[in-house]
Amino acid sequence: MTSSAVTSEVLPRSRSSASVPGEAPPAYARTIRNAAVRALQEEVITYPKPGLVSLVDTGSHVDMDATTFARSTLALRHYFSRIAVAGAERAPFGVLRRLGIEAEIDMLRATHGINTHRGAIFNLGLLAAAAGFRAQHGAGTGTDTVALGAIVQACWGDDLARHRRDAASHGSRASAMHGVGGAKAEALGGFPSLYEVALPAYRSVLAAGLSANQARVQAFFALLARLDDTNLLHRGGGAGLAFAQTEARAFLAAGGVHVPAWRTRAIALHRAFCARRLSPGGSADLLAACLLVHRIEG
Ligand SMILES: CC(C)(COP(=O)(O)OP(=O)(O)OC[C@H]1O[C@@H](n2cnc3c(N)ncnc32)[C@H](O[C@H]2O[C@H](COP(=O)(O)OP(=O)(O)OP(=O)(O)O)[C@@H](O)[C@H]2O)[C@@H]1O)[C@@H](O)C(=O)NCCC(=O)NCCS
Ligand SMILES: Nc1ncnc2[nH]cnc12
Repeated sequence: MTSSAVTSEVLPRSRSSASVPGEAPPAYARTIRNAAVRALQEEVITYPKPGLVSLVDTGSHVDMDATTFARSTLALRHYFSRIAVAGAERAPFGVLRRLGIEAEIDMLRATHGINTHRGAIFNLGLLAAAAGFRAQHGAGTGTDTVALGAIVQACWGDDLARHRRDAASHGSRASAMHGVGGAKAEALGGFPSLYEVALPAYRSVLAAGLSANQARVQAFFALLARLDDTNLLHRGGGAGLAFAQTEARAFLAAGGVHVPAWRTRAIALHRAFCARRLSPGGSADLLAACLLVHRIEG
């Protein structure tokens, strides 16, 4: 994880009705905040997640552990209620972007410069904004059953399409070099990997009566098998992404978490990813996003 100096420019805090110091956010924003925090916490404790940090070990990372993620998640809690209120107020993307940049500063301050959740700030932030919009405008307009991903597209899709990422970022460079869309494309598409892949996998394992961890592991492998994860491309190039996707597909084809040997197989893959320094951080974020959406959409 590259250390990045905390941005020296201290942005004046965005002010929406929920971010006035001392004022508690409205109940819907607290619900969304709690769901997002819980989703990030559950992602970290999920194990085995090939290459990634959990309570067991630090995966392919030497500069962060579960405590780093706990500090980062705590630092982001007010961001999620603020961006939920911004979504309820149908704020333009520029306001969401500013809240996201402020959240990145809070994250870096809490992690001493480690990039734990930059992608999650973006992915879960947009979904939290959509959840805020639905909470305030859903009833009566029929949008209280519309998928959060579709609300992201409808409310902020045009501006998101024009959103200029940092060309020097790992994700931008990986996207350009390998011709993949990355996090921005996933959001622009209404989070297809979440709705078409992760959520069905997660819900089917829960419906089978297996454990919550097994449901999260299955959803994670389903994402790993399909996602163009720019973290994998950044660290392992095309070969790294192909290895990860091939192994994930083989795990699922062998029965995934439904067979007794699932844990042994998943731990062996975790070790193989660590040996290659592969870290599918994008799949981890979308697992958290899946957990958020499941909690909000039911
Ligand atoms: C649009 C942004 C997400 C910026 O995206 P960009 O493409 O410019 O690239 P990155 O800054 O690299 O961020 C992309 C992160 O998104 C996650 N991700 C990767 N692939 C996908 C995908 N297909 N779909 C969804 N999400 C994806 C992933 O984030 C997680 O991994 C990061 C940790 O990775 P790691 O490799 O361990 O750490 P590094 O430091 O990168 O490398 P090492 O040195 O350790 O090897 C961590 O961020 C996780 O969250 C990608 O990293 C958006 O950030 C942006 O434009 N922000 C500006 C503010 C803004 O507009 N905010 C909007 C608020 S609503
Ligand atoms: N558990 C995790 N380990 C490493 N990178 C991550 N990015 C998001 N979640 C992560």
